Amino acid sequence: MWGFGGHFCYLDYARKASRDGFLKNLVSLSQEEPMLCSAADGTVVCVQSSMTPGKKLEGLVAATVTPMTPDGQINLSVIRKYVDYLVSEQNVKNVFVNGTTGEGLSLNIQERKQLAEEWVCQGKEKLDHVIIHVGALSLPESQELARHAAAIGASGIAVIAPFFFKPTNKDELTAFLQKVASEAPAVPFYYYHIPSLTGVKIRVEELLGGIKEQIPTFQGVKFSDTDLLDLAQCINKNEREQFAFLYGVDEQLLSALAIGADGAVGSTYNYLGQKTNLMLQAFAKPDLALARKYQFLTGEFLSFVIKLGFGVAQTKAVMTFVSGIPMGPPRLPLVDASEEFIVKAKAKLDSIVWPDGD
Ligand SMILES: CC(=O)N[C@H](C=O)[C@@H](O)[C@H](O)[C@H](O)CO
Ligand SMILES: CC(=O)C(=O)O
Repeated sequence: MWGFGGHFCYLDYARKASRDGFLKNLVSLSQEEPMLCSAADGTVVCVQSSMTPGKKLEGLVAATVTPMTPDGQINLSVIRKYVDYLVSEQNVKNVFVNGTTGEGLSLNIQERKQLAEEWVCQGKEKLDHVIIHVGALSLPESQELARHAAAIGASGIAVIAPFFFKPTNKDELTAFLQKVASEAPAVPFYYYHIPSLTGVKIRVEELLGGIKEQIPTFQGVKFSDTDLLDLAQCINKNEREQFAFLYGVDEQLLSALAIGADGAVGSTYNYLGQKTNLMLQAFAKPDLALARKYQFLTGEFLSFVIKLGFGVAQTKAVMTFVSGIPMGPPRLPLVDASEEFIVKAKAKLDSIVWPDGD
């Protein structure tokens, strides 16, 4: 039995042990303590949860980009800096890994696992929540990723609707989600609703009816759609406030807060987290005029870049120039942001005058 503390990264150890043929498999030993894992030879490896246990997910969650080297390999080496940057410069202590912004569906299983491990590992004692997106078109792959996320001590998993063969109704979607969630029976489960990309338009309000009976770990929704009536009805029916609703259309977060969203998951919180946190504070006060000012200013930047053509590649470029951490190119079919985009986006961001002169 080993205990790993301080700055030592247990997963580095586990990886080394795995390479040496010593540790074949990380499997969860206990549902209550998914961080207790056993090696293939039966030896117990003691790993600790990196995150604050039981803290309800609220506030801002950065949908992380996946750093890549110029030749297109995932670049784990900058994730430590990335965590420190989010915490100290953006005041963002939750991350959503391997989602849309993270190009999760363009990565292979091995890469997704390595990224999940690195985020959990580097987030230890720094982040509150590391949510791993484990959705995939293939159910067994999604299940494998869910088991892995549980074994490494992720604080939550999320699943997108399968988008090639699509579920056509609530029951089919629930069945798929249930098969994934049940592989990680001690890990909070979030449905990731993003109909603009999946084409699965089943209303979340409908999906939620009776969901807890089918999926006991169901904890909330990452709601990336502009249908605020659907979101409002979800919140209205969530009487016991058991679920967290995280909004995913950054340019209209304030509207979602007004109807009761608990927080937000988005790409812009990587580099506009601090400003958006000020918007949340103003909303809570409440100082709606100030909150609107922040929303209008972040919206001004977004509407400017959206006109230029804005997606994950451009988010990586913006994050690179704002944080100074090289995020690298995206993976095909996405292509790198143009120099022209970078120059214009930077000039626009620099030109914004935020309230209180900050
Ligand atoms: C489609 C997409 O990537 N949506 C992201 C999250 O759901 C958002 O964070 C957007 O990037 C953001 O709202 C800018 O449009
Ligand atoms: C934006 C978001 O939540 C994602 O990238 O998955």
